[in-house]
Amino acid sequence: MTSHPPIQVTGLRRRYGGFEAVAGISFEVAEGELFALLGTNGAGKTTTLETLEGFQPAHGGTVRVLGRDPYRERRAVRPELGIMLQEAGFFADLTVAETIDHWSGFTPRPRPRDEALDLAGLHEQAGVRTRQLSGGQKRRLDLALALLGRPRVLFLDEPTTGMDPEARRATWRTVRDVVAGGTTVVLTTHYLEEAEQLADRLAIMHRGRIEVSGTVAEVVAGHGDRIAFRMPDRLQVADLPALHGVTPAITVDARRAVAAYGIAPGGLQPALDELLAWAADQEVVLDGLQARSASLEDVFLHTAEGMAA
Ligand SMILES: Nc1ncnc2c1ncn2[C@@H]1O[C@H](COP(=O)(O)OP(=O)(O)OP(=O)(O)O)[C@@H](O)[C@H]1O
Repeated sequence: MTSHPPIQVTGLRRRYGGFEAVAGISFEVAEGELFALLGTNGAGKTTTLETLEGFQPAHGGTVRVLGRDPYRERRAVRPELGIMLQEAGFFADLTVAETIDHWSGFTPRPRPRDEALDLAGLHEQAGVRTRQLSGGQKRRLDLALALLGRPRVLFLDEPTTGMDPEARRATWRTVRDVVAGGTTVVLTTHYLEEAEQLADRLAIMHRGRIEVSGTVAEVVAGHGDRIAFRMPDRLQVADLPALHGVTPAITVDARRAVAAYGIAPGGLQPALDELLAWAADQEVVLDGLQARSASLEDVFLHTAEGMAA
């Protein structure tokens, strides 16, 4: 047991030449917790992960994994880590079973082959060469290899990219089991549902900085509610009412214009009353009417758009 959190990042900075890819971020991950790093393309998620994995040194701030510097003390830290990179590098001519055996050769206390095949969901493909696996099956095998040594800390870089929905759900179950067993996980993903399903806490990065962090509930709290409907054919934007003083924003969804109102916390019901009264009065049908609380996607888009300027 360590007396400090297994992952501690304080003021981390990382440059590529003159470009600062990670610009001073801080977070901690507790034992048995899953922390998700979300963000726009190029936000710095993989760079952060690679620094935690000990592949790259920090250029500023400190990074500690299990109380050690993962770059300088890589030999001591590495046996405790499971790493799933964005791209797997298998030997194309080895079968799935041979690949597991090969990795077992240099993994301390490896899981038995059958257990690894279970984790990968690839029992039937044990004799198939890795080059013949589908993209999703390669990701599952890669996850099983990352878990082969029962790591205390697991890093997953976009683990379900390319998976069909069933494989994705199977992967989520595996990850949940691993977390329930006490493993600490840092995961990057572009699937917001994945973060909603798995993350105890998350951070949204943009241009090298953490813009928002907390539990999903904390992150969406304070972002208010949303009322939306398809723009009625015979109306112009100027014809739409203001609700509680808020005018609609127009977006395009499936080639139809959508009117959306961002409603302050607590204002959803009165704003909806106002809208329905207006629609009845105008004899307008509000196609696709939705009224809901902010989602992680709303916060994500707001973060990405709000910071883009
Ligand atoms: N080896 C490198 N040399 C130069 N620039 C790099 C290098 N690796 C990453 N970068 C740049 O650093 C920034 C952060 O990249 P990073 O891969 O960490 O982002 P990311 O959040 O993981 O993105 P994505 O979601 O697209 O995978 C990007 O602008 C990228 O082009």
